[in-house]
Amino acid sequence: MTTDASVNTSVSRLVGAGAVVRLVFAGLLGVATELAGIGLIGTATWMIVRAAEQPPLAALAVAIAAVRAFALFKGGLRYAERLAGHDAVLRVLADLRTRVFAALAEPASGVSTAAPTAGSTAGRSLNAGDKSDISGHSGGQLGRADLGGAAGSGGDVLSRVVSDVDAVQDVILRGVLPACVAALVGIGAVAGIGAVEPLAGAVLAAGLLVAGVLLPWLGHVLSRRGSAAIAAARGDVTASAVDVVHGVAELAAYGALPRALDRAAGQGRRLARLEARAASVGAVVGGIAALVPALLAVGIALAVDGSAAPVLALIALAVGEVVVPLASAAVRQSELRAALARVRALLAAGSASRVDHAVVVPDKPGQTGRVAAPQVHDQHEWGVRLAGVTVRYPGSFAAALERVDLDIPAGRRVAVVGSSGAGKSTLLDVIAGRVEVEQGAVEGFPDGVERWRVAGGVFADAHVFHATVRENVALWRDGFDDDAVRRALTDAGLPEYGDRLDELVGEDGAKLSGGQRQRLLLARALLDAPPVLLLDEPTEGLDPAAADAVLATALRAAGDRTVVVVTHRQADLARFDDVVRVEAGRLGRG
Ligand SMILES: Nc1ncnc2c1ncn2[C@@H]1O[C@H](COP(=O)(O)OP(=O)(O)OP(=O)(O)O)[C@@H](O)[C@H]1O
Repeated sequence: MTTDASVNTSVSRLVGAGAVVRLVFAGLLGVATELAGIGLIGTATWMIVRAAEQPPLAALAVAIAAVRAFALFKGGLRYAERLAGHDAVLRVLADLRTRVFAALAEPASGVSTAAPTAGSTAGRSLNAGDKSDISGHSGGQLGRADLGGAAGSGGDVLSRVVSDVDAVQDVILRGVLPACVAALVGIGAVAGIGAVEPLAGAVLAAGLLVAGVLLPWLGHVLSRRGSAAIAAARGDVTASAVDVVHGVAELAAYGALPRALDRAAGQGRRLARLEARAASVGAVVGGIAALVPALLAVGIALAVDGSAAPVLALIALAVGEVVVPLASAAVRQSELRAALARVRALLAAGSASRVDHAVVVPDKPGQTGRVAAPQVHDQHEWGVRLAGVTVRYPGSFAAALERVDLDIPAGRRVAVVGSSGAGKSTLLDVIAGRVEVEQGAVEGFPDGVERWRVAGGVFADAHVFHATVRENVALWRDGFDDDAVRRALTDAGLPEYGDRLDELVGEDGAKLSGGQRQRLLLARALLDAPPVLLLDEPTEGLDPAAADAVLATALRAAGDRTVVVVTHRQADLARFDDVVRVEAGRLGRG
């Protein structure tokens, strides 16, 4: 008559001993409430049957008093049971949240002193992305399936940790407590009715087994696979929503926004389909279970003779009602089991205080067919002209760029240098049309062609998606096969990832080193480089030798395109035709 013994085991590991005592108390109050209800039905039925015989009123006096008492007790006990149950569960949740947050915090101190290793993710200190991996991968103990498919991006994991912990409330209040109460009430009722009328006891036992064990088991089995798929689909939906929100500028800059939105919408539709299917399973088993009390009452009325028949039949009806909710609860419990497993693994990982950065779970290999790249990219003859451009960010008094004039002829390679905050990134944003110009004009771009088709590349706020290497380079755009992606990776100085296209890179590239992240962004820019290639510190995070090599191959890959590169490295400057110096929003040369 329990929905699932293993759920109970999981719960018992999550709640402390003090909470168990409170929960047992709430359970006993639940049993008392149900017994009062059954007593009320039984006594009232007996009274109606007896009243039909028109006895003296005194013969009914005790029954009348008992009916009133049972009714009062039932109401009072139900209130006390709800109070005790919710009090116990809220205490469990408060304790659990503290332990979960402690588990989330613990690994950070465990590894933060490790020495960073260039070009490697091992041994570096934790950042926000790593923390999401802890909550997602839990020191390598939680796989993609455990996380619900998305393998844990920050927003996704945070909301999931919160809802996973809240799931404990559902498991206890709608699963474990009702199952225990139903088991005790059912056993007591079968024993009591069986003692009066063995045949009625047998019928009741059979009905309760069907409604309280068989149907919940069936519901659990039928929904088990669907629940895992729902958890995975929900994770995917949340992860891509977070990713699209974080990376919207990047997706727009590459013209990939419609595809990314399509992908997110497709994931949403899949989740809706899975949830509808699970709801159907719950409705079917719940509906069948709802028939059982009535069938029990009819069965007992037919099996028993005499005036006891209606009393026993209605008592059986009341007992049957206690087990009816278990069938649909079992369907929901299947889904909650995954949440409990994640919370337990998280607590275990927290106490183990380990972080395993090496876990990289391959995604499904995706292939894209080769189609022609946008035609404008085949023409490499665009220069850029800025005439008196002033940019002021909303809320800022000082202009980020002031009356800037700049002429970059087609095919020129220009380095942009200057101190931090001088306006270098803003200059690239102006060329790419990513910021509004207060005054002046950006000239040289053809009418009727989106600016991103002409000028784009690696920007200061570039986003790495919580997706595979392939998806991060191609951004779900059609027309780039794996060879093209590998070529771009090689041009960007990241050839070793050519064989690892299916690897997930973590939230905003959390599984990559700073230099690898930057080169991944460079590969994205080089995959289908626009005629005006803009690169904001493409070699940031690399040692000088690696930075030289990457810049050299990237410029070679850029061919005769116009290239504008923001750099802090003096050594880079020899590779450029012009050097533009930005200081406090104004331009100078060399
Ligand atoms: N989104 C924004 N909102 C408000 N002010 C901004 C914004 N982005 C940049 N700024 C301001 O504009 C100025 C120029 O910023 P910009 O990022 O272009 O400098 P930068 O030369 O690229 O600096 P760094 O080398 O540190 O990246 C700075 O004073 C900066 O604080």
